[in-house]
Amino acid sequence: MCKVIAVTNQKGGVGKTTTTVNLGIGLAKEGKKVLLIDADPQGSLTASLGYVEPDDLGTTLATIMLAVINEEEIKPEDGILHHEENVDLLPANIELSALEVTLGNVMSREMIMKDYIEMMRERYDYILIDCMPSLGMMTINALVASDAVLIPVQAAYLPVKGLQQLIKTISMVKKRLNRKLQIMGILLTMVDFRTNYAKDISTMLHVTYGSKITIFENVIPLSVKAAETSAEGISIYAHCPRSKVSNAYKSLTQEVLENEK
Ligand SMILES: Nc1ncnc2c1ncn2[C@@H]1O[C@H](COP(=O)(O)OP(=O)(O)OP(=O)(O)O)[C@@H](O)[C@H]1O
Repeated sequence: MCKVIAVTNQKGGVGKTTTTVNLGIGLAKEGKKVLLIDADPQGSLTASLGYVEPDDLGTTLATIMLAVINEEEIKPEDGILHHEENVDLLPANIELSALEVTLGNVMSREMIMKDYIEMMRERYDYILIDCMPSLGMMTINALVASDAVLIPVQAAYLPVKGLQQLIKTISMVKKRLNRKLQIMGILLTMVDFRTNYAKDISTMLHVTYGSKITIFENVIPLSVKAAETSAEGISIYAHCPRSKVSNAYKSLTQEVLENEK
């Protein structure tokens, strides 16, 4: 059965895209069929997988969602790009910003992405949605279309504090629009193991949320190797297979698979 995971946090630069790429490719390496959806008009996921000019792409998430709105026929293979590391990608570009504005006047505007994803479920084991850094209509669409939410949070005071608003939005979506939505877990990213600060932040996270929400045992270390992969268009496993950050994403993949059992 397919599991749809929204990788989301309204704060920018916390590791959403890096996690989507490396968890997605990690799952593909374990034999799973994986689709990654770029739901951010910045197109960072698209660029991170080697499509460096997202604005030149013909069919993207925006095209697909517009087709859903206009009740035009969509085929499951429309817009899908195949990455060399065995994941599929539905890309995004700046057109998604205009689409988000259009959504404001559309009936059942929270359900548009869900319509598309329901059609794709039978082809994949996992669909990961890389959300944009906001809690606007595009993120709401992703939450409505998903079974679970993975929340990457940078190991620093303000990002951890900012989780309150996100958790409130997720519970609102769960209550009103998608009863089956679960928080899969909070993932600490960019952890600088050399500092006590990182330990303090981890403690704060566990004290504040640990009794209610799963916090992944694995954390992602701060590493320039992770930052380099975005420019290479490949995963951390291909770029630097023996690095700590590669091992961390491998262990996170195992933890995600274990949690399914
Ligand atoms: N573990 C890490 N160590 C160091 N740098 C990292 C790490 N993970 C990601 N980065 C870098 O930090 C920046 C932000 O990461 P990323 O793009 O994954 O975050 P994001 O939450 O998707 O951002 P946005 O909100 O803009 O979409 C990028 O330059 C990325 O390469």
